[in-house]
Amino acid sequence: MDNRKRNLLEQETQRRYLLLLFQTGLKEIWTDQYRLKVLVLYLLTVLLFSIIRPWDLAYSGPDIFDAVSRIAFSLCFPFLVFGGLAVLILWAGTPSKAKSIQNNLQRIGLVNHAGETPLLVAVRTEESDDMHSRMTVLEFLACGVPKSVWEDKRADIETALNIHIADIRESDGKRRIQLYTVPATDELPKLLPWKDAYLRDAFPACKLVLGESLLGPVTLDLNLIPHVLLGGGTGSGKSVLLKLMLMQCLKQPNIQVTIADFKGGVDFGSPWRKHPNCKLILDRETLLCYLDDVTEKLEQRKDILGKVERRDIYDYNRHEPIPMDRIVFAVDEVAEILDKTGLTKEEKEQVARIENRLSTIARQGRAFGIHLFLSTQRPDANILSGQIKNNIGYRICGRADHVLSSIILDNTDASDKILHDAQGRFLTGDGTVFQAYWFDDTKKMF
Ligand SMILES: Nc1ncnc2c1ncn2[C@@H]1O[C@H](COP(=O)(O)OP(=O)(O)OP(=O)(O)O)[C@@H](O)[C@H]1O
Repeated sequence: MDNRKRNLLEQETQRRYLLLLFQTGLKEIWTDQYRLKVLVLYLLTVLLFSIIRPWDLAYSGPDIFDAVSRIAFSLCFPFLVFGGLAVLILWAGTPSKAKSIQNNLQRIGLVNHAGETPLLVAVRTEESDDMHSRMTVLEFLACGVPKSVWEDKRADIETALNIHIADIRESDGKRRIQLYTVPATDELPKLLPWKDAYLRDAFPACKLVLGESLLGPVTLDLNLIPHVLLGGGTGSGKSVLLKLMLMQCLKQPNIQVTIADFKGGVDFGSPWRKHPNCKLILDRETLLCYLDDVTEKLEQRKDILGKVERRDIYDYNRHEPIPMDRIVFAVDEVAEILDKTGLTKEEKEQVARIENRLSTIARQGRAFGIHLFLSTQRPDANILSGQIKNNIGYRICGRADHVLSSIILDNTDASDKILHDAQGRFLTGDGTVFQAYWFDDTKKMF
């Protein structure tokens, strides 16, 4: 692009930017007390000047030049007043530190093809719904820099602006980018003990509360997100997170939980075993019978919902007198039930059938209230078939290497973003880092 074209583009962008600042300034003046006071002060000064007319006092002689100067000044006065007003409105619409923020973005090369940096148009503070956190939202005119580039340069932006970016969102089509930020000094806590009060909005929506990100609580609505794939290296905290989700399911009415644990169920002690809605499966034959039973239920539910013309279990339970139970099947190491290495031909056939049933549930379970919570620490892409994995929309990965992160999230982000010694720290598929609530399942839970 030649210089003339670049200059024209820059001028056009600047014109658009000034217009936007002007519009924002008009809004800000009516909403912000401080700016409104400055405007009132300015108008009072103008009024005072137009009454006192100091130029008349200054030029009191009969000289013809004095008379001309006086007339010229009187004529210019309205223009000066309007000029001043325009500057004041632009000042009101210009976010503080806009220039230095843009310079910093320029330094790290966040520019479009014409070399222009995105333009900061607004800075506002936002509180999350539950008042857990306070965010500063920086809103930019994207100037053709797509969201993916902002995401790629996230770490650079954080360093350049000395902030943590909790989220990057688009608005106004793709024309604006909003950075949800907190100061770089704010960190997620290393330990967040679970409180039963967090469950207050859970029923009947079937919401699970997993932990907290810099944006506030991270929740999971089973009506929208039916299945979860959870990964993380050994000691990353995935068993605690899986149990946290199951414990919340068991605290809600009408959720039946079944856990497959071929290690003899040692990880699930008496609080789990004694719960009337929780069942442990310890071997392959029982698991297969259970999954056959669940897939049969799925077909029955199809008929029932069809007959009463209900969209899904949520719709059914809200309108029909007797609600249907939700069914959650969980496994802490999916390789335990799906790995075929070293098995006999007959056992391999059983595993294939288990895989087949899981894939049916993953595909069709949502509407009928049948859910999968699968967890793994094995960095082996062959364990979980594409059929199952592709139908699990919600993926969470804790501390992991490149391979495991790629298996769970389809990218290596968990290995970059979750520190190697982090416990209970997870990354979701949409890029949210959160600290999971910690709880002790050896104590009384229910
Ligand atoms: N949410 C959390 N907050 C703080 N610490 C946690 C959290 N979850 C787990 N931890 C710590 O990490 C340790 C390991 O957790 P957990 O057993 O869940 O890991 P894991 O990923 O399942 O590992 P493994 O598969 O080897 O059992 C726990 O004993 C606990 O000390």
